[in-house]
Amino acid sequence: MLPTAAAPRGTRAGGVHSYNPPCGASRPRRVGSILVKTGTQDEAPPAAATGRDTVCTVRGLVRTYPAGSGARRRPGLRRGGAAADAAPVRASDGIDLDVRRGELFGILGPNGAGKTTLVRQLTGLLRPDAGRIDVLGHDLVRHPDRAARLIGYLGQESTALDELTVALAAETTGRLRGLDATAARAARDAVLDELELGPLAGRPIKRLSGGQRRLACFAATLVGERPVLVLDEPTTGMDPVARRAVWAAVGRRRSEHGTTVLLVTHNVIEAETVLDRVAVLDAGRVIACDTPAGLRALVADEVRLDLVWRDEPPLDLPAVAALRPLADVSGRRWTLRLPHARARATMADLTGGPAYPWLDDITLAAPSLEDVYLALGGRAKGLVKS
Ligand SMILES: Nc1ncnc2c1ncn2[C@@H]1O[C@H](COP(=O)(O)OP(=O)(O)OP(=O)(O)O)[C@@H](O)[C@H]1O
Repeated sequence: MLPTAAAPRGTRAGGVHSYNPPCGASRPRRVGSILVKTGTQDEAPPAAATGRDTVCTVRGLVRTYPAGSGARRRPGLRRGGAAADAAPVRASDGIDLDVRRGELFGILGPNGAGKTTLVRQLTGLLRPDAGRIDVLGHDLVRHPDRAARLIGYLGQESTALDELTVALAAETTGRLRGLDATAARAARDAVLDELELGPLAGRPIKRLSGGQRRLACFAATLVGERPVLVLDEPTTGMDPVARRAVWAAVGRRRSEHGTTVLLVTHNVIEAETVLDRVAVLDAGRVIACDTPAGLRALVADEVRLDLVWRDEPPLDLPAVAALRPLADVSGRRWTLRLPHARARATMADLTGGPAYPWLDDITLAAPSLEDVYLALGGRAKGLVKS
């Protein structure tokens, strides 16, 4: 079976460029040959003067971890991965963001891009070295204690709740957020019901599977409604049913309460599916910010051609040898990013010529946010795809 996807139509793009825009300004800019759009708020005013529709404003955020301050992480290493810790790490390198009321706003980037560092500053858990954070009119750099009243935060790790049962974790969160006992129990029951967690209500969180634990912690985050939710990879480890339950719950809060959601992810498929806008982070900098469709339009004159060889590719065939220098090779898979006409011609050559029997699969696909990330100069390979 040789699946193909419709090739995208669009505008001029291509090449490798790096860029650090204010995520909120909208005037298109030309970066090399790429015309970059960054949202729709022309010339966003400074934090103190942002309009009522801006819920969260970040300006010039800088955070450097000093040398020897902890487990330094490189792309591909999870937290705690051992690596040399000899140099300081500038994990936020002058970040500007504007997030609007009711938006589902994504922060996308590979491992080590600085996503968690950014949201820990937004939630008052980590102090920036410089810069401003304004959430609903509150200066969270001066008053980090106010973040808990404004933001429901689901971090990557859930150790604080691990000893509690699912029900008690939800109820305790409600109490900590100021609900009285009756209201906390009612909110607990409603959210466990909504996420179909009833059967697990009496189980300690630490005895659940990874996906169940994530869903239980997400449930606790929802109790005692907060106007802003910050969710750091909420669906990691979840099966499709649980993922759908999470997105349905998020959608209900947005439509019923106008909740604003910041989602950290390195899952490009999820980003393209659920987000209104996305800031692409690389090495502590925002390298692009727009709607997923707007970002994909930056590379719309290219398509991705994926070839999977049955065995060793037949490099003695001139058509195959010519492609080799252009390919990103991962095992038996070659990924090529080509202009439309060249991609179509290559496809015809390969499927109609002597290379065909060597091919296991050939796919022509519209560019994804991963292609945008690479085209904009993203240095790490391997934004997660599913
Ligand atoms: N406590 C720490 N001490 C020193 N360096 C750190 C610390 N925490 C993170 N870093 C470094 O800061 C950079 C950004 O890390 P961060 O955890 O914010 O990235 P991330 O985008 O959330 O990555 P992931 O997708 O793996 O969660 C990385 O280079 C990392 O090694």
